[in-house]
Amino acid sequence: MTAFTDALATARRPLVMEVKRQDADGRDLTRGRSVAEIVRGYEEAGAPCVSVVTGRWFGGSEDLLAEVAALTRLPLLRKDFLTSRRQLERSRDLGACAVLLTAKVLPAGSLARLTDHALDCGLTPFVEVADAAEAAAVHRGAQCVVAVNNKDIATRERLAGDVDRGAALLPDVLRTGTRFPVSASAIDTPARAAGLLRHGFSALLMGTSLLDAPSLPAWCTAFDAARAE
Ligand SMILES: O=P(O)(O)OC[C@@H](O)[C@@H](O)c1c[nH]c2ccccc12
Repeated sequence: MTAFTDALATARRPLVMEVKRQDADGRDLTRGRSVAEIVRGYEEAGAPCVSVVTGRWFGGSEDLLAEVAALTRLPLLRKDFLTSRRQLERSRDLGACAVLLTAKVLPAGSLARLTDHALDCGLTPFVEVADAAEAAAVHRGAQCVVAVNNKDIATRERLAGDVDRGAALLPDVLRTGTRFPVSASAIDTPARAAGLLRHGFSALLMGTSLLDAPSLPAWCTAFDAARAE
């Protein structure tokens, strides 16, 4: 267990809440809020962990990760298309405790080497898969968080995403040996989020719909109610 998986395992609301400046179409998601205000809102909502998108597609940067790390003690996931050992070390130095490894962009050998290196650095590999073949390539799954990406990065995540397609991959995700199967991206409503947990995911990663919510506390109340149904 690491700080990241510990926090997920004990969370009252197992939602990795994401700091993302804009969506893939360039639409501003901050609505004028500062990063500090967004992070405070996530802390108040009981986020066990925070994801920070550093990728340029989404208006991110390494500075954003450093800024969030200075604002909170919550375990941080760096979300970006990381491809080298140096980037993993840099992520750790900037304050991340988990790193995204995207099966679609990494040949199986690289995925395995980066998984090993992340674990050697004390980082939790957060491995994202989009189909059964990618799930089969996960290395040391028992020590990874394995997430199904409900959106298609081949289209730069511009399309709506298909949460049901992702949910159908849960058996493949569990076959990796992970104790933390996660559904990531395109989760729109509290009812949908509750349904994915009921389906068997242990946590969810959410950005856009939490950032778009007129009131995060109200969103969380609706989520709690949907889980209790
Ligand atoms: O905003 P959404 O639809 O809840 O999705 C969050 C997250 O999964 C998304 O930001 C993401 C998916 N894959 C990525 C790769 C890099 C950076 C970010 C991402």
